[in-house]
Amino acid sequence: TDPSALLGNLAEALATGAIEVVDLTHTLDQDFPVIVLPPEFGQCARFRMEEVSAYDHRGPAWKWHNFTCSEHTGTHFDAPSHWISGRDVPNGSVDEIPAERFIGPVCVIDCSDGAAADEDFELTPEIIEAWEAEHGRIPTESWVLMRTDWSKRRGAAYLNMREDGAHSPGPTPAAIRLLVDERGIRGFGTETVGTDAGQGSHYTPPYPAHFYLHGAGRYGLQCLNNLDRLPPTGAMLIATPLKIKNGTGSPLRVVALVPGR
Ligand SMILES: O=C(O)C(=O)c1ccccc1S
Ligand SMILES: [Mn+2]
Repeated sequence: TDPSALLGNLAEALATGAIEVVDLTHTLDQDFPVIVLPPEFGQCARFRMEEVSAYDHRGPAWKWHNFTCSEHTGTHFDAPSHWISGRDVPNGSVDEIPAERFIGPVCVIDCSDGAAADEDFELTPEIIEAWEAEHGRIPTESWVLMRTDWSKRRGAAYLNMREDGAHSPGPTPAAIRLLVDERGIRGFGTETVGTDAGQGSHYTPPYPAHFYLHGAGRYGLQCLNNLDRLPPTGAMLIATPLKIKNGTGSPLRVVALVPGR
């Protein structure tokens, strides 16, 4: 088909609502939780914003702010250079990743019932294969999102910290190796504060999602929202990080193009 016609069809489908745009992003504000690491390590900055002017003596006709945050604050993108396993991956920082990698098909594995019953729920190869039995094999270069409805949690329940650290769902090492090594996914996304489970430091290797995804030059998305509005297959994900020089990640707006109901 003529590529110009394809783009014309997309424009028409967006205008008529035949294709919906679903926002998968949380609002960035100072209250949104950030990952808490063991106290001996550097910590993630929360989002902070200061007003520079507001149509006043500081700027009579304009309003603007300065803001500060981590590369890993809020709904954000993880680049391969974020992890030691990806330190030597070509095009490993957000400014070097080719732009065509930021738009692609997306599969959504619904683990919401499991996560509701067990805060340390694990995505396993068996769950992935059962999903494929119903929806078909996960295509190479797909994004795979683990739906847990964790984005509906508020306050302390989101990080869900206890005396031994965070308790939140995530993939086992075998699950992430199946997705990365066998299915060749583009990236893995979660609603939780990390692509790894809250207790991910206790796996071998520690933080297996970060280790295997980024070691293979693949990407992560964290703190996603509204995954319950996505179909298991058939949507397209648009996730374009800020072009930060040598950046290991970036807060970003993530949206999905979804066939209208
Ligand atoms: O990438 C992140 O935001 C994240 O989850 C993380 C960041 C730094 C250290 C460990 C982890 S587990
Ligand atoms: Mn991150």
